[in-house]
Amino acid sequence: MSFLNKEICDGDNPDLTEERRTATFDTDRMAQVIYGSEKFAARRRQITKSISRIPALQDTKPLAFMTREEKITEACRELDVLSDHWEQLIYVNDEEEALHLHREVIGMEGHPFALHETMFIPTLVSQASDEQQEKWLGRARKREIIGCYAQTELGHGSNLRKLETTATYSPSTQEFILHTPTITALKWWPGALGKSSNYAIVMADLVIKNKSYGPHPFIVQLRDEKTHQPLPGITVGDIGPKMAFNGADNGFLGFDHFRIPRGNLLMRHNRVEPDGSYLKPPHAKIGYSSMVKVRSRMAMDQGLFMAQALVIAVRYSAVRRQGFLEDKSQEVKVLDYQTQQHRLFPSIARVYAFIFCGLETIQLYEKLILDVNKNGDTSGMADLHSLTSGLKSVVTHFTGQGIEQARMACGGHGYSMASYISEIYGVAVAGCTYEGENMVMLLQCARALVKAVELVEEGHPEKLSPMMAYLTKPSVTVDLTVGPEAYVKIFQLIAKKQAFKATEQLHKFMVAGDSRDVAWNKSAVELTKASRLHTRLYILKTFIRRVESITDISVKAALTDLLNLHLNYELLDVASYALADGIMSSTQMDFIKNQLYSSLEKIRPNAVSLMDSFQFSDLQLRSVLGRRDGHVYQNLFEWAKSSPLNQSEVLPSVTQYLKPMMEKSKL
Ligand SMILES: CCCCCCCCCC/C=C\CCCCCCCC(=O)SCCNC(=O)CCNC(=O)[C@H](O)C(C)(C)COP(=O)(O)OP(=O)(O)OC[C@H]1O[C@@H](n2cnc3c(N)ncnc32)[C@H](O)[C@@H]1OP(=O)(O)O
Ligand SMILES: Cc1cc2nc3c(=O)[nH]c(=O)nc-3n(C[C@H](O)[C@H](O)[C@H](O)COP(=O)(O)OP(=O)(O)OC[C@H]3O[C@@H](n4cnc5c(N)ncnc54)[C@H](O)[C@@H]3O)c2cc1C
Repeated sequence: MSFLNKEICDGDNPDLTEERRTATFDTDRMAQVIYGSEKFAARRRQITKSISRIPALQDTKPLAFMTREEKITEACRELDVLSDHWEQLIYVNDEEEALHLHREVIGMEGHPFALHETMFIPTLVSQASDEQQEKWLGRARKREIIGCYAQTELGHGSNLRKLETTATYSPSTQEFILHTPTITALKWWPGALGKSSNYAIVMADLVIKNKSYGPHPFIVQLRDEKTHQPLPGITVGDIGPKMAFNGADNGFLGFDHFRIPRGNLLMRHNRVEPDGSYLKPPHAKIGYSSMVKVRSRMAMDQGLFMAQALVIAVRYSAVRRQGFLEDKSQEVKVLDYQTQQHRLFPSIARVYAFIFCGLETIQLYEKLILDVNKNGDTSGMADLHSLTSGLKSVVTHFTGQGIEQARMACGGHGYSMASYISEIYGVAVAGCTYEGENMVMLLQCARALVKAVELVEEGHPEKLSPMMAYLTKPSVTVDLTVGPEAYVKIFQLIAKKQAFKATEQLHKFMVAGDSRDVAWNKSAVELTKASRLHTRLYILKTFIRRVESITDISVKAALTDLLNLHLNYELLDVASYALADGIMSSTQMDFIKNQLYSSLEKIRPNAVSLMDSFQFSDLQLRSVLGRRDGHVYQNLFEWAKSSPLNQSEVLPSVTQYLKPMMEKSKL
């Protein structure tokens, strides 16, 4: 079956048009699967269309040619235009629509509202009492104030229990006194803190009567609402340029005995009474919920980052012709090379897999917040914490790898800022660090795994959560030809073996006399391996579940090819564990390799449409190389001509230095 996809093909590069004609599914239908519903996929298209009708939002000067100050100014200009059209463009307070709007118009390099939407408002929703929400949430949603999330300090990010900023309660004035006692206590890194925000959620150690209660969230006004000047007692500024994400003003912040009213401690779950008595929350880590919120989004957001890089690389690979295969009269599209397919298609599969996980974890977080806020039920917190800790680490790692391969797949042009892939890479890999450094978070996931293994060893398998149930599965011989379930069984065995081995190692060191912390550190590499396998198993199972639920036959068939590629690629990638433990034979390995190669061939005709289905506009992609029309050479030449260096034939640097130098050399 062949579809001419709905987008207009006329005028596009004929090689791309040919790819779109031969696709076996409809990209609008695929978009419904990617974005979770027909309604949201349609809304995205509608929003994109509405944006294209606002002249002030069309791309002006390419971001690559802008200074940092120009990028920040441009993002603010766009936000101002958006603000004027907000209610016509999206349903107010619809988070997904707001994110789409920002991604499309402002892109990924950061902007003053990035943390306002993703952490400031969510913290007010999850941590502020009804009364506090009344006071601040409405103002935040109407954008009367701009907020950020200030937690990390110069000296501490991973180890929250050692944050040094203090919030000391003064019963006589019913105030908290915020203070930065040392240079390492300066808040350092928070996005949009430096220059844009006038409010912040500040995580500080709550101190009452000389007793420390650990990090708690406070809402703090940083700047005068009229003049935007920092308030007395506050030192705030920008931390300087970064590897990417330079449209954002990540900042520093210090307090000099800065007083805030008692009512600025967010008090939905804990309270400090006027006399200083403390009511503790129903769960010790409830104050960490905003981090869980962002982590629960990361599989989706990282999947979309990698998708952008792959749209660019796949379209380009269908247009770029170099070398010959059978027909010596015409060079082939580089996408026809097996190595190119092997470089790109497993990442396409991962993009889909990650996004399906993201759809699930975003919903899990929403449910958790309802359970906690409405019913005080915190029982889901531990599972979501361990799941999202593992997932953010695995997904960001593979996303970085996938984007870098996409860059290389574009040859020399991939290295140019015209491809925009380096910026996507720089922004995406920040995710390996923010919201918890990946190793640290893998070790959080390992805590849950070790606990589960210990339950099995102690004879209490009935206490395992559903995600851990595979730890009780007995070893079996598996026939891989029966389909996805066989792959799951092998993966389960591999993950189970590693979880038991790592736990055994931990116990061995403890029995030999090490404390649990020291034994943990001596086993940490093995523990992180167990966490990765556990998480990859979850990703694999989610992918299978999602594909099974699809009703559109042609979409399902295309995704089944992608799923088969994923299953074989993943199993091959962890084969060393399976071979070492005798879980798989070398004959099975050969079978997997052959299946993998044949999946590449099956996916080839659909590659461009699998990526077109993300329906990123050229405005959002910001890539000269990856534009929908595929006229890469003309577009590249125009872009290069617009470089500031090409606005004059002879640069001042030549007149001032090179010419005199050459003249001197002649003497
Ligand atoms: C990103 C979304 C935006 C999308 C927009 C897209 C548009 C694109 C343009 C923008 C692009 C990017 C946007 C950038 C956004 C950047 C945001 C970045 C923001 C930040 O980075 S904020 C700072 C984040 N910081 C961290 O994550 C710190 C990491 N550290 C920790 O979380 C903790 O210290 C810890 C490692 C979890 C340890 O905590 P602690 O020492 O207190 O606890 P223990 O290890 O002793 O464990 C005790 C016990 O508690 C359990 N536990 C820990 N945390 C939780 C939890 N959250 N929930 C439930 N349970 C928890 C732990 O498991 C232990 O249990 P056990 O005893 O084993 O039973
Ligand atoms: C782009 C970007 C945006 C950010 N935005 C914000 C924001 O809005 N608000 C905010 O508060 N913060 C923000 N941050 C800060 C970020 O959350 C922290 O940098 C992150 O949590 C990592 O902490 P760290 O810098 O202390 O790393 P470190 O912990 O110092 O990591 C250094 C090394 O030590 C290792 N390590 C540390 N502890 C352990 C351990 N227990 N076991 C094993 N290894 C360990 C790590 O694995 C790593 O290899 C942002 C950071 C970036 C890059």
